[in-house]
Amino acid sequence: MTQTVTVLGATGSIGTSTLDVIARHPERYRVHALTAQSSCQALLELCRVHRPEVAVLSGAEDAHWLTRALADSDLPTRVAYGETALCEVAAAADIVMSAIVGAAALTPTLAAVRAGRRVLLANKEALVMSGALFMREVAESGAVLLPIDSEHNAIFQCLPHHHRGGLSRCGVNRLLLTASGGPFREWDMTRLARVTPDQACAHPNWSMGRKISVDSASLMNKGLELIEACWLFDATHEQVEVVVHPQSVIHSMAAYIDGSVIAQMGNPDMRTPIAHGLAWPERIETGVAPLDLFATGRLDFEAPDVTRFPCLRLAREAMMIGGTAPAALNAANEVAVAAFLAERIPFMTIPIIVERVLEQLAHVPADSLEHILDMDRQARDMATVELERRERSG
Ligand SMILES: NC(=O)C1=CN([C@@H]2O[C@H](COP(=O)(O)OP(=O)(O)OC[C@H]3O[C@@H](n4cnc5c(N)ncnc54)[C@H](OP(=O)(O)O)[C@@H]3O)[C@@H](O)[C@H]2O)C=CC1
Ligand SMILES: CC(=O)[C@@H](O)[C@H](O)COP(=O)(O)O
Ligand SMILES: [Mn+2]
Repeated sequence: MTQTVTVLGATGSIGTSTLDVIARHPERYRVHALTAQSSCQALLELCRVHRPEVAVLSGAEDAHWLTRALADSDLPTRVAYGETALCEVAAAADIVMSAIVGAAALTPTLAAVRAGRRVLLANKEALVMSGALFMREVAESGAVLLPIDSEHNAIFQCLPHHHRGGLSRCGVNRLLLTASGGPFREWDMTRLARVTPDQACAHPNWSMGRKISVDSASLMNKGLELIEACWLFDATHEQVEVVVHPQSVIHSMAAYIDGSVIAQMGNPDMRTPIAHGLAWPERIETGVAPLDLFATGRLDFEAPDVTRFPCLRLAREAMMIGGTAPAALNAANEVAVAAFLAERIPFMTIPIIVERVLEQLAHVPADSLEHILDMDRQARDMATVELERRERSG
């Protein structure tokens, strides 16, 4: 039977890879809705190819432009805009790909969870912000949550099917979360102080959106992923070890109490975890080239350096503080990364702003969405104040 799919963040890197996989299997999947923030032209092109029932944009003006453009092309897609519309399309399809970047994904992803859908979680910021609440909602609604972030999808594949309820119940004592080390893995502090946004976005192995690319370069991506792994697999932060593996061929590993270490490998192409999430527990073809181990040649491993890359340490500390601290970490990081991409602050100021915000805010239990969103706002305001203070003082 054909399943309907909503792609939240359809115009992005994950969104377009998802649509590539879906288009290979028209007998299995039909697109219900595609969403974007403001990329109207790109969304129009996707509507021409994938013919969704609904297209959603953030603003009214963009939505009016798209409505006219679709009518001119004789396309029947209905257009809507705003967060309520995002939540409606998230709740309405059998499968929902959560691929909006940042905290904006939280509310629509929770709408998909509450509707009990199959939720393919590429976005990591939502789970970092709301971990306990998010996982409780998954358990209560019966939603099927499948991790798409490559490392978490790899770990999911390395664990037994029935791993819910804690790692120790399935004989696992450690998760080995691999990190490429990013484009600056071997750079010293002097060079790190002068990096440009384009250098930070030139990831050695993956082609991704600009925000996650900067996070990879600062190792904040690995910090967010550490928190993500704790919630997805019911692990303590001590059970998650970050291993730098520059080739990004091993996507992560699970270590068992009998000494076995199971790894998931493949070329760095997000269509593999996306297809795994779409078809699980079945497997479908993706167009990803077979892994050529002779071309890969070698697999290297090293420990992360938290002196040059303090974001990883800050994320671990936020997880240890608990409550709303990860939401504050995420919000401050989003503000700082946007400022770096706009060339308002140097790369190494990102962790300084995040640390200031984490230190100054009083963290409370993250037991309601209200508390989490309130902390998100407070941390953004504080990060903005810190940013402006630094700009004024030159
Ligand atoms: N790219 C990758 O390989 C991986 C990504 N992820 C995670 O997946 C998520 C998406 O990443 P990626 O695809 O790289 O990001 P992109 O920047 O490429 O795409 C982001 C998508 O979200 C939309 N969007 C942005 N802001 C908003 C908003 N405020 N409201 C509604 N829609 C919005 C964008 O629309 P518009 O085009 O209009 O701006 C676009 O469709 C991130 O959370 C990332 O961490 C995880 C693992 C791998
Ligand atoms: C593809 C993916 O999952 C990214 O999150 C990737 O992990 C980024 O690479 P880093 O290991 O450099 O953060
Ligand atoms: Mn990842």
